This record gives sequence, C-alpha cells and structure tokens, in this order.
Amino acid sequence: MTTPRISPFPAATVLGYPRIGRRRELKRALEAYWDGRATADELRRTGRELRRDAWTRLAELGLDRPPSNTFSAYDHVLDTAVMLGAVPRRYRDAAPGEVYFAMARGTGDVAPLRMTKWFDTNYHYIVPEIGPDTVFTADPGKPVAELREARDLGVATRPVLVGPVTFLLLAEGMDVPLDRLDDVLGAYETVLTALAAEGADWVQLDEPALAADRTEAELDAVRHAYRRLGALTGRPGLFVATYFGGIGPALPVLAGTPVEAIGLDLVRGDDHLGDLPEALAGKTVVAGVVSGRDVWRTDADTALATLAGLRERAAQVSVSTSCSLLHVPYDLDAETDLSPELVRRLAFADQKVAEVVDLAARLAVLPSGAVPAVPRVTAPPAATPAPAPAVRTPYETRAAAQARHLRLPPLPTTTIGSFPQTGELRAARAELTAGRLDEAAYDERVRAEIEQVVRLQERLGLDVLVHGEPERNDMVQYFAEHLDGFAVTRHGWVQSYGSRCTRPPILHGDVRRPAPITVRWASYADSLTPKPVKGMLTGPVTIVAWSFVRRDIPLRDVTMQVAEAVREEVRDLEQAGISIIQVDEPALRELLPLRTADQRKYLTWAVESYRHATSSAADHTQIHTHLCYSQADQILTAIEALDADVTTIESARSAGRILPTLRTFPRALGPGVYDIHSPRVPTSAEIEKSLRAILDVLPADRVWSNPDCGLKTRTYPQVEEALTNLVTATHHLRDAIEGETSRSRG
Ligand code: MET
Ligand SMILES: [Zn+2]
Repeated sequence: MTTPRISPFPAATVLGYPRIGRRRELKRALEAYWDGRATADELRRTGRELRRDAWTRLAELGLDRPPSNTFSAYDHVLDTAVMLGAVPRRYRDAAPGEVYFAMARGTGDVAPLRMTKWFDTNYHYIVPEIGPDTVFTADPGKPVAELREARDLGVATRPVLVGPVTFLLLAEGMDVPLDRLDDVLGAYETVLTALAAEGADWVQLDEPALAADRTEAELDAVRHAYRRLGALTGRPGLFVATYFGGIGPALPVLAGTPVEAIGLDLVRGDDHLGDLPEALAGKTVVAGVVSGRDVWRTDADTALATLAGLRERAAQVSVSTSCSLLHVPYDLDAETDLSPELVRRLAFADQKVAEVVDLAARLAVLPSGAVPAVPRVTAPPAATPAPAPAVRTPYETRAAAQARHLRLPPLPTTTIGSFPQTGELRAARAELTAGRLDEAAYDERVRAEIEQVVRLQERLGLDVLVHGEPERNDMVQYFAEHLDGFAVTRHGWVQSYGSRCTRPPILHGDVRRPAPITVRWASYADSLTPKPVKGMLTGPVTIVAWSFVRRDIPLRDVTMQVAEAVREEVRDLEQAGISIIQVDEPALRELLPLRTADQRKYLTWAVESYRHATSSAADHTQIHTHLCYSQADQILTAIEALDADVTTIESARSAGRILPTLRTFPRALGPGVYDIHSPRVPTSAEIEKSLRAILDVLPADRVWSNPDCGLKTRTYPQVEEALTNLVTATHHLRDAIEGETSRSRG
C-alpha cells in the first residue's frame, strides 16, 4: 500500500450548495426542455452557468477549494446510479440522451423509478434498482467533467459522490443490498482513480445512512468498504461525510479505516463529542457546526468552543456545515420584506458560507489549548397550550351519529381537496401580490373558481364535495400567511425534487390565529350545494415539517401552538355548519427520527398535537385525515392513534402494496384508487380492480373511494375523465354491494 501524498484539507468548507438557481433557472430550463421548448444544448448551457455562478460565489465568499459534482440535472442519487452503470434494462431502449430522464420521469410506456424522501428531509431522491445481476460499469464522466470545468475557470474543487454503503442501503431490489458491495466498490475504485488522474486531491463520499441504526453486518460493510478504498494506489484523499445526526458506533469503525477525513454533524449529533475515539488523533475532523438544515444564524461562541475542544483531539479540524446547503435558500440579501429583527436572526446558504469562513479564521488565531467556555443560553418561556382532554367518544358511537347525520351511500366518493390550479388563477395571485389586483377582485376570482369546482363535482356525481383549495398557493404557506409567528420569503425556494421547489415559511415566534382562515371559502362552497362539503385544513405536524422552525423552544411545544390554531379553525368550521373536516398530515412520517430509540417520543407528541387539533369535534362531525407517499406502513399504529373517523392514504401509485397491512385498521379508510402523479388517466376497469382489491381486505361499510392525493398538479380534462371513471367504477361495485345487502335481508 502506498501512502498517498495529500494536501491539507481546507480550513473551512461546505458539504454542498443549492443547485436550482437563485431565480430557479434550472427549473425553467428543465421544464422548457421537457416541453420541447428548449434543446438539450440549451439545458446543458444553463447547467454550466449555474455551476460557474456557484463556484464563483463560493470563492467570493472566501471559500477555498469548494465542492463540485454537487450539481445535478435531477437528483444526485440518480446521478450515482448512472455513474455506476446501474440502469435497469427497461430504460435502455430510450434514446441515448434520454435514459437519465426516462429513469426519473418515465416515458410513454415505462413508469419512472420510485421516488422517496431523502432521510428526514423534504428532498426526494430517485430510488436505485439493484438486482442480483445488475452489472456495474463505472462511468466517471460527470464528476470528471465538472472537476475539469471548474479548473478551467481557475477553481480547484473537491468532487462529491454518494458513498457506496449509503447508495446500496437506499437501493431496492435485493433482500441484502450490501451483498453487492464488492462489485460496487470496484466501480468506485475506477471513479476515484479517474478523479485522481484528473487532479482531484480530495474526494468527498457522503454516508448519511450512518446516522440511522445500523446492524453489525452493516458496520462490517462500512469497515470493509473504506479499508478497500483506502488501499487503492494513487487515490485522492478520502473524506467521508456523515450527516443528519450522530453516527454512534459507526464512528470508531470509520476511524479505524485509512480514510483521512471524517465529517460529523455536530448540530444534531453533539453526543459525538463525549467519547471521540482515540483513533481520530490521526484524522482530519470536518466539523459540521453550522446547520445546513435550518435558516438560523449560528451562535459563534458556542461553535468556537466546540471547535477548540475538537482541535485538542484531532490531527486537524476543518469548519463545515452540518450537511449540504441544498436544504436552505440561497441568499438572505434577496429578501427585502422581512423585518430587520428577524433578519438579524437568519442565515441562508451564502450567510452560512460566510459563517464557516469566519469561524475558521477565528479558530486559527485562537491559541491552542484555549477552549472558550460554552455560553449558557436560557430559552424563553413558551406559551404552549395545555393539551385538551384529547379523547372523543368511542368510534362506534361517533360513526353511528355521523351515519345518521350525513346519510352517505356505501363506498362514498370524494377527492383529497385540491383541484387543478389553472394558469389564470396563478396569474391572478401574482397580480394581487404585485398590487395590480385588489383583494375584492381577487376574492371574486376565487369564488368563481369555487363555484365551478362545486358544479363540476355535482355533475360528476361525487358524494362528498370540496371547495378545491383555489385560494392556496401551497397547503402550508397559505396557513403560515394567516397565522402570527410566521414569515414568508420572496425567493426562499428549496428543491423538493427534480424541477420542483417549495418555499418553506419561517416559524420564528409564538403562533397565534388572529382570525378564521378557511371558513369563508368552505362556507361559500357549502352554500352552493345540498351535498356535504368537506372543510380542508393542514395538520400541525405537516405545518412544522414544511417550515423552518424556531429552535429556542422544543419542537413539540411549537407544534402544540400550531395545533391550538388548527383547533380554533376546526371549531369555527363546525360552527359554520361544516360537518366533515379533513386535517391533512402527509408529513407525519417525514419527521420520524432516524434512530428507533427516538421514534416513540416523537410519535407520542405528534399524535397528541393532532388530537389536540381535532378532538373538540362533535360526535356527528366527521374528521378525516390524509396521508400520502409510501412508507405509511411504518407508522400505522400512530395513524390509528390519530383517531380520525376516515383516513385517506396513497395506495394506487404503489400498486396497493399497503393494503395487506390495513386489514385490521379499526376505522374507515380510503386507500387511493387513482395515481394522481401520472398524467395518464386510469380506465374505470382499472379503478374497479383497485377497489376490488381494497374490498378484499376491508369491510365494505368502511371503505371510501378517492384518488391518492390532491389534484392540483393535473389538468381539468384529465381530472374530469379520471373522476368520471372513478364514479362509474364505484357505482358499479356499490350496486353489487347494495344488491347483496337486500338479498341477505331477504
Ligand atoms: C400532499 S397532501 C395534499 C392534500 C391537500 N388537501 C390537497 O388536496 O392538495
Ligand atoms: Zn396527499
């Protein structure tokens, strides 16, 4: 084994940087390309410009040797799959330039790869498919090209790759994905060699999977992987970045391998600090003291104390972000509407880069051995509402009261809330924001839209109607805009997946509801029709999950404050005569802690907050909840504990895989019968088949018929056709059920 000659790791760094563009240039370029309005060359040019801007900006901010290969045309896990040659056979027929997007988005005939959330973030990655006979053929093209591209601009960079262990653990298609480790490592060796030949002195391998519970066998795989890569001749320096939490037992394992640098998330995983293994003495510790997951300014004194303490124990300490800055907006300076008091507390990506640079400078002049005392911060007392007596009467009693009150047919048909957001509606909203349209005129447009949506649903013959959510730009932001304690940004976009971005609100103070939020829209819809109209609210957990949340009081207390506001809204909807109220919690699973030991505590307060929000409802008021995205099976007990009368849940997209686990669910359920993510309209035969599969596992008197999720990303023609088919299929089965009931009554 030859010991590589490796230059010192930079004193300050970031693990990654946003890539969608300050004005969402990548989003626009991708969508233009997909619609045929732009060529592949134009798309490539946008990519090059965005990379150039990122490297230049990082250099301006004082960062030496920034990361490269953090750009992605869609997703970095997908990039890794392609780099390793793991392209499933069914995509190989796509035109050469189209294979990548075929995997991400599907083609006319082939469905895309599955997509799911990246650890406990709201970023979604494309799930690689690895089978026993996947052939790994390394293609270092992308990381090598970016390294070269940056060098041509005069910037030396550190290529970033998803690490082999995390890559395999995220893949599906094998019972024990790590069985393929040696084959994958062969491909990584080729890539590392190519990068070294191109002049990379360091390569960053991201292993966030180490922040979750890992078995002994998995830790053995980590040891094996980094011993093997470490033994490679002529390789670059290896920096293994871990993040999203402490890595516990994986730390001594990593420290026992030849990797030169180890990245630790010291924002979430400060439990590391107590027992840093001796072996770190020879390593560079890349200390993630600046949070990459939130928008708060770092407390410099606390961070400096941590860094100085670490320096006593490691060969070198580099100051870093806790994870990639992918999860925060670009630049606070672009925000002109935030209050100065709030701005003083905030840091977006560029401000965080400045923080790591500044901390590194302060650490450098701190005499060695000097460990500043950690300042004590006392959290302000919070105004948390005491949980309400969170029990409704037993389900059977409620269900009977609701049946009398609502008189719904078997297999009631409904939708999840949103209807298509038309271009006109978005334009009207933009006009309102720009001050070219007044509130009254805007409200008129919204009402007109509500009326159309109600008429459409009546025409389609749906049983429980919705108002269609036309007033909402987003299911969280809309509530944030109407609650005290939140601020919303103008340009604070964060990539959610592919070309999709969200603008998370900033929850910075005590939450209060100054006035009813949704009541007038729901009441208006209700006034137009004799059919029941379902009120539509976002649940407390989802509101906090999709916001940047204050850290001075526990998340549980923040969530209870939000729950109190939702509770007031539920009460007001009920008083306005709305007898079905849906409180959505699609993010319940997302906040689930990565470590099993922490999960129960979270689920307890999450459920408590939901029940606080909904438990004041009268017996005859039917509470619905909605969850989407797969993996609901992992938290089914908590979903049951929400105690909603009706739970609608995504099922069609994942081909009914969740159904067997629902067999014993004690209350009514609406597993989706129509995948709203696809522009393809399902036939009534297909929907009937889905419904039959549901009726195979659930009693007919507890089943609802509805799509997987809201319809706002679809077009009206698609929605009309799909819902027509949904109603036809449901009526067909309903007739059969009613026939049976009358026969058995004899
Ligand atoms: C991501 S869940 C969305 C639920 C919401 N009520 C909608 O229909 O859009
Ligand atoms: Zn949904």
